[in-house]
Amino acid sequence: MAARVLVSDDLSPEAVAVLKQAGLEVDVKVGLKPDALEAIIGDYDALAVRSATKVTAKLLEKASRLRVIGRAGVGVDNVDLDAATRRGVVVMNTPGGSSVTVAELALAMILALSRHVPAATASVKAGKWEKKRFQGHELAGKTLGVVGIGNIGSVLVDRALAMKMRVVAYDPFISAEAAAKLGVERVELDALWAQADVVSLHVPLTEQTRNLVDAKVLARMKKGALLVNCARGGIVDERALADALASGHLGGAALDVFEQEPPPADHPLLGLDGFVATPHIGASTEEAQSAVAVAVAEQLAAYLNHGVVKNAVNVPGLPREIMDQIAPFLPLCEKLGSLAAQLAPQGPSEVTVEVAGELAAAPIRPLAARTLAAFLRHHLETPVNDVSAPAVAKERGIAVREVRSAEPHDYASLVTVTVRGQGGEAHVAGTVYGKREARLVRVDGFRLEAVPEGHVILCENDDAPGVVGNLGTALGAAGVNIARISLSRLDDHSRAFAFLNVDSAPAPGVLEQVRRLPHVRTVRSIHL
Ligand SMILES: NC(=O)C1=CN([C@@H]2O[C@H](COP(=O)(O)OP(=O)(O)OC[C@H]3O[C@@H](n4cnc5c(N)ncnc54)[C@H](O)[C@@H]3O)[C@@H](O)[C@H]2O)C=CC1
Ligand SMILES: O=C(O)C(=O)COP(=O)(O)O
Repeated sequence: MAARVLVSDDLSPEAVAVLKQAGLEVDVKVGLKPDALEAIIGDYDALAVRSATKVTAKLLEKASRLRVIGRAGVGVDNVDLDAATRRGVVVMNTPGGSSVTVAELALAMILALSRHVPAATASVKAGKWEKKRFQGHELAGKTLGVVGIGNIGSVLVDRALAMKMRVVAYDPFISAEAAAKLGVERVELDALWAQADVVSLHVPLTEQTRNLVDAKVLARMKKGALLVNCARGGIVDERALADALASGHLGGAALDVFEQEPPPADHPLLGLDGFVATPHIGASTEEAQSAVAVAVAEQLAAYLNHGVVKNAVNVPGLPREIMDQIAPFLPLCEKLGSLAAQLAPQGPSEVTVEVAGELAAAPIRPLAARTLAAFLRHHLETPVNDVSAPAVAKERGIAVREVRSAEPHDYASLVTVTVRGQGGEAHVAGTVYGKREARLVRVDGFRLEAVPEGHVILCENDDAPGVVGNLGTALGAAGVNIARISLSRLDDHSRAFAFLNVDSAPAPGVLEQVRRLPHVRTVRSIHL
């Protein structure tokens, strides 16, 4: 059955075409009330949104089939990321697609403010001719302070330099060299507020940036300075901004985004001269909307059809060539996680995934996540997948260690899973022959070569003659067909081990019979 995608915001129609082309079923239902969306979300594997749809924890609770949310745009503050991650839902955005468009709006705001374009337009339309009132300032030679020089901030820097402005920037996550390459001087925030004739904000809304521009900061800005926010409502304290504008300390302010959208009619900024506003249209050009819609559709299709994660904000993404490298090992990790769970001691407290040999050059995180998800599924009723597994393990106090070792051991690549718990440890290891043949090569101290699949009987016994014959006879008499058998013993011959792939699960009585056979120490039946 084709996966189903719900488009719940006003995306460019190109998105639908791309999704359908990829063989997906698409419904477009824009502007649904939360209740209506909650009522239908359970039918969909994927959700495509802009900023209008609020993807709350409550909505996600109803989204039993949902695997991925695609945001056609940048900011994902309308999505409850923690809730999505806990439920194993990948959240993707489309960085870069709208950068030029948003930077151009910021530049438009700066020009509009410095030359009073909106107020002068209103004045002319009112039949006035107020040349003196609308005398402005040149931008050339002035200092622009950019807070956040990521995708959008750096495009604005480029445009501002072309306007012959000097640009200073604050971004703690960009090196001084990278900033210098852009042609900006990296400064601390205090210096930025003090030096800038124009400040433009291009940071996400986070705990660190909420109310970043408050009354204190506004007071530190130069008299007559201009402030532009085309990033997110909540980064600027709007009441304090209204005071700074009304007092004449700021020369002008422009907002594309508000704490509450749309702002209430009695919002203190709306009646002020020198205030310019647009209704969150930063990304609203034909070019940007086409780019982000196509990007989100392609990303959703790549995930739903091939498991390829691109531009995810809550899980690490992998390029296709890396995905191709690790893909053959993911089913092995699933089997190792499942086997480790069935052999694990009570109260597991730590799961270690060690990758050795050629595979150690690839990222371990996705392999560890797959192992952990399979491990946790054996212990929990709630669904767990690769996305939610790390968060679920953390919630349950299970530490996860990822270890990389270049040592090839006896195999080109080897994945070893160790579980520690109250009652001791369990170790299992496996490899992949060619691109498809997963092999289990170690169970605790025993070396073997077994196919980790289907119904399995594990039998530990004394290293004595006749055990395997007895086992075969007992199982044969019970109608349990042995498909494959892999034998092993410890180097000191103190114990031996048999891994039997069988065509059906043995009844409990049959296992009990096997357990009573001479020299048999333990026997258990598992399913992989
Ligand atoms: N008005 C609109 O319609 C649109 C608004 N946006 C907003 O613009 C923001 C920026 O978008 P992009 O440039 O594409 O994102 P980006 O992730 O490329 O850049 C954000 C930059 O902010 C920096 N940063 C993060 N925390 C910071 C802090 N506390 N102080 C200083 N710098 C910090 C990061 O290091 C990064 O370089 C988005 O988060 C979104 O909220 C984006 C698109 C459209
Ligand atoms: O991409 C972003 O972060 C935006 O703010 C654009 O929002 P929108 O898609 O126009 O609702």
